[in-house]
Amino acid sequence: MGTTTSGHDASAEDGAARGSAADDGGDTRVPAVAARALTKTYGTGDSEVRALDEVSVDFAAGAFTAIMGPSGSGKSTLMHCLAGLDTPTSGGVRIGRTDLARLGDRQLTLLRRDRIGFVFQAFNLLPMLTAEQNILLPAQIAKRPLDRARFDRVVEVTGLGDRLGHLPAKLSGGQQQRVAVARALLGAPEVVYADEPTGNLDSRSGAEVLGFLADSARELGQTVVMVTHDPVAASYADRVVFLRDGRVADETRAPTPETVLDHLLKLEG
Ligand SMILES: Nc1ncnc2c1ncn2[C@@H]1O[C@H](COP(=O)(O)OP(=O)(O)OP(=O)(O)O)[C@@H](O)[C@H]1O
Repeated sequence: MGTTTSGHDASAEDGAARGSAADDGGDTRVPAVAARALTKTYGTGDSEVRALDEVSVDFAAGAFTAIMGPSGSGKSTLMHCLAGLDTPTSGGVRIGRTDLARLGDRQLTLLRRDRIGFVFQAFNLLPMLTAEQNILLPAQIAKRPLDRARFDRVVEVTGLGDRLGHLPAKLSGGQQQRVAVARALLGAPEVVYADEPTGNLDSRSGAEVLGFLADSARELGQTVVMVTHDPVAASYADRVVFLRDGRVADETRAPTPETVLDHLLKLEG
C-alpha cells in the first residue's frame, strides 16, 4: 500500500483521508464511488423537498458514466453528495473504501483536493497564467511533485501540446475547457466529476471535450462521472444513469443519442 501517497507531504490526518484508497491496489471489484440509500431533504414539514430519495448506485473504476434526468430530479444534489461538497440527510457515500461520513471537514477538504478532479461549465482558469501554468497550479498548491510522464500523457490525450504557452484569452472555449480537464486529470484522481462540462461550448468544441473525457477513461483508466442535459453528450459515456424525483429510475449502457432520448421520453411520459 501507500503507492498513491508517495512523495506527498502527508500529515497523519491526510493519511487517514487517503490511506484506505491506497489499499485498493487497483482492485476493480471496489467501485470508484458508491452511494447507499442516499437521501437528502431540504426544509421540514409541508415544505420538505426530498431532493434524493434512497439512491443506491455504484460507479465502476475506469468507467465514464453520465447522470441525466429532468430539471429538479436531483442530479446536482447527487453529484455534490458524491463529491463531499454536500452532506446527505441519511445514507452514505464511499470513494474507494473511504466512507465520507467518517471524515472531518479538513479530511474532506484534503479528499477533494487529492482524490477528486472537478470540471465545471465555467472553465475557471486564471487569466494571467498560461495553459501549462493553469494545469500545474493545483499540484503546486498541494505541494505534489510533478509527475512529468503523467503531465506529458495528459497533454497528449488532451491535444494541448502546441498551446501550453498560451494565455486562456488566446484559446478557444473548447481549448480552455481542455485545459480545465487536463488540470483535473493531472493528479490521477480517483474520480473526475464533470458538471455540464459542454454547457458553454459550441457543438464542435463540445464534441472535442467529450471525446477526450471518453479517451481519458479508455486510455488512462480515469473514472469520470458527468451530469448533463444533452443526449449527445451522454452518448459519449459507457453508461447513463437516469434520475427522476430523486430516485434512480433507469439506466442504459453503450448509449447512442437515440437510445438516450428514448429513455428520457419514457421517463417524462
Ligand atoms: N438549497 C436548496 N434548498 C431547497 N431546495 C433545494 C436546494 N437545492 C436543491 N433543492 C431542490 O432539490 C431538488 C433537486 O435539485 P437539483 O438541483 O439537485 O436538481 P437537478 O436535477 O440538478 O436540476 P437542474 O437540471 O435544473 O439543474 C429540486 O426540487 C430543488 O428545488
